[in-house]
Amino acid sequence: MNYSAIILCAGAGKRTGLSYNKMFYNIDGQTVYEKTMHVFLSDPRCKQIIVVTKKEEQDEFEKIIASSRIVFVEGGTERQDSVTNGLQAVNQDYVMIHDGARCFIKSDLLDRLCKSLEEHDACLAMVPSIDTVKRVVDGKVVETFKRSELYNAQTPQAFKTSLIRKAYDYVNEHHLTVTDDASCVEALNEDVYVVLGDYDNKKITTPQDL
Ligand SMILES: Nc1ccn([C@@H]2O[C@H](COP(=O)(O)OP(=O)(O)OP(=O)(O)O)[C@@H](O)[C@H]2O)c(=O)n1
Ligand SMILES: C[C@](O)(CO)[C@H](O)COP(=O)(O)O
Repeated sequence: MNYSAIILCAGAGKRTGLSYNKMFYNIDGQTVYEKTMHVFLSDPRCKQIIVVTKKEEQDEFEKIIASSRIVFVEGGTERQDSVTNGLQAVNQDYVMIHDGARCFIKSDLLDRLCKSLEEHDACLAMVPSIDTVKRVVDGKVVETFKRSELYNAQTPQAFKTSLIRKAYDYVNEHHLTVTDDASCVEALNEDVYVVLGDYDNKKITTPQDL
């Protein structure tokens, strides 16, 4: 299953407390960006990599890795805007959308997603919730969810390109806010299938993560 990958790198990384974009943070001699890109560049099914960056940071990313498979697209204010821009550049029938900040992704997860895409038009990596999750209003617990039904969404989130474009058009036209891509397909009342993610596939978000 050939696909395009959208690698989202246009955030600010504010919650890390760093003074620069966390995509340039160095882990054991490699930037977060390089670690993420390595996994996609090593996959022959990945025919196109759309790197979404802030306009003023594009040069810096370009200097780190060169490949004929990479195209750069300017990001937007929110993640949702960056994905919307990235989707316009996709040239394959299937697309995987991935947070650049999830740099511990392994190739076996791409295998699982490609397999699922053979049968389904929308699927995403998820892991069963470990903690008990409660809904809180005004400092008081109002509900405790049944943990066996709860999963944490990760990326990549993988789709037939025509479906995710339609789904993003729908949420943007209706001014809906989403924090992941599958939510757009859910808004269309279309099925989204779960692929087992990986607890190691963490998103670098906080100073503790660094
Ligand atoms: N306008 C945005 C916001 C986020 N992202 C990307 O989406 C991924 C997940 O977002 P998040 O962890 O929230 O990253 P930041 O926005 O960089 O972090 P923060 O919210 O702490 O500033 C990151 O790889 C980030 O670069 C993006 O491409 N465009
Ligand atoms: C898409 C995501 O990584 C799934 O867990 C997450 O929702 C991104 O959220 P953020 O607000 O951009 O950190």
